[in-house]
Amino acid sequence: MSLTPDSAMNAARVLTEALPYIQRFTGRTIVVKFGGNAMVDPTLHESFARDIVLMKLVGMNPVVVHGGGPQIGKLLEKLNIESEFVEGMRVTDSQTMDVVEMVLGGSVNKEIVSSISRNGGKAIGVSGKDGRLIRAKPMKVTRQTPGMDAAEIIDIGQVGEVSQIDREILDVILDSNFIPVIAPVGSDDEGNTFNINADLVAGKIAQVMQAEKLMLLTNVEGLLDATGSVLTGLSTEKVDELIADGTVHGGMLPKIGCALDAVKSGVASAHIVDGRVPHAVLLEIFTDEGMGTKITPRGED
Ligand SMILES: Nc1ncnc2c1ncn2[C@@H]1O[C@H](COP(=O)(O)OP(=O)(O)O)[C@@H](O)[C@H]1O
Ligand SMILES: CC(=O)N[C@@H](CCC(=O)OP(=O)(O)O)C(=O)O
Repeated sequence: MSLTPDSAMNAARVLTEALPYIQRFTGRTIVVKFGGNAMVDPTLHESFARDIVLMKLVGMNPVVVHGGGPQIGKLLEKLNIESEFVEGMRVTDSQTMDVVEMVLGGSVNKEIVSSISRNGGKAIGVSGKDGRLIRAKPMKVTRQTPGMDAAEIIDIGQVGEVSQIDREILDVILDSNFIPVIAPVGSDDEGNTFNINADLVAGKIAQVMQAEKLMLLTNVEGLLDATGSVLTGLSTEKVDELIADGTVHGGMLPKIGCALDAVKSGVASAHIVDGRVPHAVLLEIFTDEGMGTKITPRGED
């Protein structure tokens, strides 16, 4: 079997288009958050692992942070433990925390490590507790009830926010040429364990590593405007406007929040990418068109 002239031209175009990006991003850190629906689809899981291996082979430093909300939900259901979300965060009592830690640090983390290995890469899975990578503190969630003066503080249990990232363990892993795969669980000095939203962890890691890119894979085409069209090439100012006028809401709020923080703190660009598209990571990095929504300080495409 050989290529037809048309498909040969197309393949050559794609390969040559990738060259400047390979040159530009060699040696750079790219933080990719893998989560949501993409993780439960075996085909997408495999294409994601191949993309990460290819990035590493051409000289980039991919750092994977994963979620696992659907997998946690499944096990909680099996165990007959009810789960509730407040402002996009899973209310986490100590019994739920045990399940979260078991699923994120156990099966989900190891599945990603092994699919990277199956595709020829070398990965090491860590939770935020390893090497004191993620220091956490309780997240405070407040709710303003109409007619009430003071906002009400809601107790969401062992949900954490990142207070500090200690990059030492990441440097050790990257210096040894392995791909780090990070589960979003953190701890504090007293040894308390915290369940942290994976987007928040990815954003903080990208900041601390001064990454070239933060890529948040999700289940929509990108950040959508009020008419449902994908917004590309957004500036941090434009994103602030979209939040203020309510175009961005729900689960997209924390995602956009940490993408903005990352870009304002020196990460060159943050991307909201459709994880339902096979090889979305490669398409974003290696093509002129890119994928989804790109956020930069000045909003260039
Ligand atoms: N302006 C917007 N553009 C795109 N998605 C939005 C927007 N506002 C709210 N959303 C919602 O945010 C969701 C993505 O967040 P979330 O469900 O937390 O994703 P994930 O599970 O991948 O972390 C989308 O499925 C969509 O319902
Ligand atoms: C506090 C909180 O809500 N933590 C999340 C952690 C996993 C996660 O973020 O998973 P996705 O990215 O797949 O949604 C949870 O318990 O579901």
